[in-house]
Amino acid sequence: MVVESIDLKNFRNYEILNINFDSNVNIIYGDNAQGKTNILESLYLCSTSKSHRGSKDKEIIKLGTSEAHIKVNVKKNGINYRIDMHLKHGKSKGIAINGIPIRKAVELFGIINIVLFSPEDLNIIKNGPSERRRFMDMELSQLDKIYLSNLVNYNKVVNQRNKLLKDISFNPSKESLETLDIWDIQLVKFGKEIIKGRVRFINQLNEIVADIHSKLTGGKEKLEIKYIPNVSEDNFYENVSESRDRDLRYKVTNVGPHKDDLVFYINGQDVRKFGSQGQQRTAALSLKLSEIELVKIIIKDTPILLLDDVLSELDSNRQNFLINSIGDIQTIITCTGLDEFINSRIDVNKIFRVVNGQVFDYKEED
Ligand SMILES: Nc1ncnc2c1ncn2[C@@H]1O[C@H](COP(=O)(O)OP(=O)(O)OP(=O)(O)O)[C@@H](O)[C@H]1O
Repeated sequence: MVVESIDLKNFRNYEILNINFDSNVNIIYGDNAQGKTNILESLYLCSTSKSHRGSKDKEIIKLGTSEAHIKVNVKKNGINYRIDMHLKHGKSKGIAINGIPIRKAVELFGIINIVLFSPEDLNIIKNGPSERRRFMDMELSQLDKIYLSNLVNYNKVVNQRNKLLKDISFNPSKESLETLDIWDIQLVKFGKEIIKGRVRFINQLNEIVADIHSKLTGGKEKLEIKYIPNVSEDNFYENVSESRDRDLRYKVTNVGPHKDDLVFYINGQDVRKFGSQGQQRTAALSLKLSEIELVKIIIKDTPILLLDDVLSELDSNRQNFLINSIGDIQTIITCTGLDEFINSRIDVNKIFRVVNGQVFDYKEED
């Protein structure tokens, strides 16, 4: 798939912007803090309704203004889609697909398929389990609408159940405990679907990631991803029942896929605990490259690849591998200098220069 254009109004440091992309390799370059990542963020927002930086709407709207607009035109499997997004202080997002407003932001998922690779992806390997759950959820939600719907319901149930656990601690009653029984059944119902989706996703990723990682490391390393569910599907209900006293004591839900984790093994060793920084970075790269392949298989089109300031972090072998993997995928690369491209390992189709919230087509004399 291809993003043809992005229009921004009062978005971050852009008062007004229209940018038309090439269907192959696009470079957005400029000094720090000029607005490169902001452009990628606007596209990510139209893909998932959320900022990849976890920013709130009020942080995204240009300072001193009250509303922001994004318009994105994409072409997927030969069909044109236009996404309009309207952000306003104190209001939820207004979103329209091809001019038709949608009621819930989740309806947006799956139209624009993006694989974003940024230096923060190292956190998936290095940081705590919530980063890995977020990774699974964001990727799966883009590819599987049923998973997304189960996830939304599951999260609601966990929140409601936690609220009830708190209420019971103030005011224990027979009715409240009966309501808790109902939430337990819902927790297990939606939770089992989450576990199934994650098992399937990690199995699919494993079929792809080992080969990519082996090629990236000249055959020296075998990467394997292991899904560590907090509870098995078969014992889910029993474990929730057994945990009830503990849940009431701590006033939170202790059992369920909201506590799952993943472990990345390189040659049988947990890379989070024993891997070098370089090995962790390579594992993150393998993961992203696998995602591209998985998206291709599932949507029968290519995703849009966003590389946010990552090339300079990779050694030349890994840079070459990444560049060779781009192939026919539309790619938007942000960077602070053009040297690595002028040294010309990569065919660049369009270059944009960003200066303080303004975008210029690159000319040689720049
Ligand atoms: N709501 C906002 N209103 C106005 N300007 C904003 C807003 N949010 C961020 N900015 C500005 O956007 C700029 C940062 O943009 P961005 O994150 O895209 O930088 P970048 O070019 O990718 O930089 P780097 O190379 O450092 O990552 C900063 O100048 C910041 O002050």
